[in-house]
Amino acid sequence: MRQARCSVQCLHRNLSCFDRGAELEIEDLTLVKVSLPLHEGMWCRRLACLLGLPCWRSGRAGHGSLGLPRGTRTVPAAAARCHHTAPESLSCAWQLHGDHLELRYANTLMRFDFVWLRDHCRSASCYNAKTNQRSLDTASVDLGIKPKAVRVDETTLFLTWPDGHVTRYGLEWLVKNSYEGQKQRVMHPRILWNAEIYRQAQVPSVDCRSFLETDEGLKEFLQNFLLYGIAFVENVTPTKEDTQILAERISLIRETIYGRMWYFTSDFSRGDTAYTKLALDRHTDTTYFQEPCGIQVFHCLKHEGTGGRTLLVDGFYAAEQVLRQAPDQFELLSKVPLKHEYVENVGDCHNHMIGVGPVLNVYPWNNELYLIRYNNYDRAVINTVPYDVVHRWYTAHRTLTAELRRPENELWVKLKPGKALFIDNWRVLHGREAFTGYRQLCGCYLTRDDVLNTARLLGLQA
Ligand SMILES: C[N+](C)(C)CCCC[C@H](N)C(=O)O
Ligand SMILES: O=C(O)CCC(=O)C(=O)O
Ligand SMILES: [Fe+2]
Repeated sequence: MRQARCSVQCLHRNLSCFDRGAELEIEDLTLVKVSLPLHEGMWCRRLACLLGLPCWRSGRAGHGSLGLPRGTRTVPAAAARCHHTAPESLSCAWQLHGDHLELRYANTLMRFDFVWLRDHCRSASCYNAKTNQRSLDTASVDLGIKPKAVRVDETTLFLTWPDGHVTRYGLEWLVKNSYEGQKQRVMHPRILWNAEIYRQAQVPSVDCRSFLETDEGLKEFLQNFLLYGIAFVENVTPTKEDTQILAERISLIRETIYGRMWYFTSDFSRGDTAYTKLALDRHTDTTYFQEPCGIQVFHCLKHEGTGGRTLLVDGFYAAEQVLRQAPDQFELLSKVPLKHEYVENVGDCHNHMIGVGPVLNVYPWNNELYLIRYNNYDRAVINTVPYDVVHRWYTAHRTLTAELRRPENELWVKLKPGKALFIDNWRVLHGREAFTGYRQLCGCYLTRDDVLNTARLLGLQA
């Protein structure tokens, strides 16, 4: 029998869904090697659950520990219950029930609806492998369909349908594509941070030339961006045109009411506080769009004066703290729909935008947080829930705000000409200190799908 080792790399802290096994990599079967760097508290507890190890409570309530010292430890694989494929579990067992097929493979118990099994058939007549599109008309499938015969060999499940059509599924494909397989995976591996974690990570800025001219440079940048929700490019020529070239290297620019590429100074040319010298508390932008802009690019072209530092806060880190302290409040923030609104009547600019959605947006199948809408300036009248829910919502909002405002969660940076900042506007909040003097920023918004597309084409999980 082959041997396997799970090597679990915990970069800094918990990733919100890291504990669901996404990062486990099996090398051989005898050892589970666990590297435990800083911040092992709650992370250990999750890891312990994942690996099926005992978890000893340490002095402080709510904190678990594997009982291992810092550093690398080795534990027997017998204790491990990774859901990932391990050779000894590669045998496949199945059972046909009245309305579904149960399949156990690679330590995963999967249940498949018969219509689903017919609908996802990858045979040439049902699926066009050239275009990766379904040809089968799903509406033509009998909703009471049931396979006539089922057979499994080492790698494949064979189903024969009443009309004689045969469907084949690779067992690995089923694990990857089943609900049970999905809910244990994360869409986006990420490292949640506070100022200390981010600083300690010493995430490098990527040089402009390497970003523009090499795949490695671009990939390094995107990996940083996906993990932390912020990333910097340095040595950029401080012009709007050069900033646009950067943006277009990774994405289509998302044109909005502010234009495609924008410049802004404190001239109140638009009816928004951003166009003043005032401080701006942490927030995400365009909460008043049905789909808030995915990414924001900032490049400070000029500042002759004082103040004006940029504030960055990882909204997912703060939300994770709310989830730990008060899961019911987290849930409320993820359920109560809210409106955000942009009403502008300045000069020739007349706009009225409304976006509806909860503060915390989670995928329903794995509870992964994917979007935070947080902008107290632009939040509209709450008229979507009754008074008692409103009160509980304000309490939950206060808890989240307290986390977002913890000084240790604040990363302050002074944007300078030459250094462009990309912010994941679905995750990281930004703000700014009041300033004096002439300050000019340029930038744009990017379409999230296109940034993720570029990342996937470079082989990153996005
Ligand atoms: C970035 N740029 C200056 C173009 C627009 C600023 C938009 C400000 C708005 N209150 C919001 O948060 O969405
Ligand atoms: O002036 C700044 O640094 C940022 C202002 C802001 O929040 C924005 O433009 O979205
Ligand atoms: Fe903003």
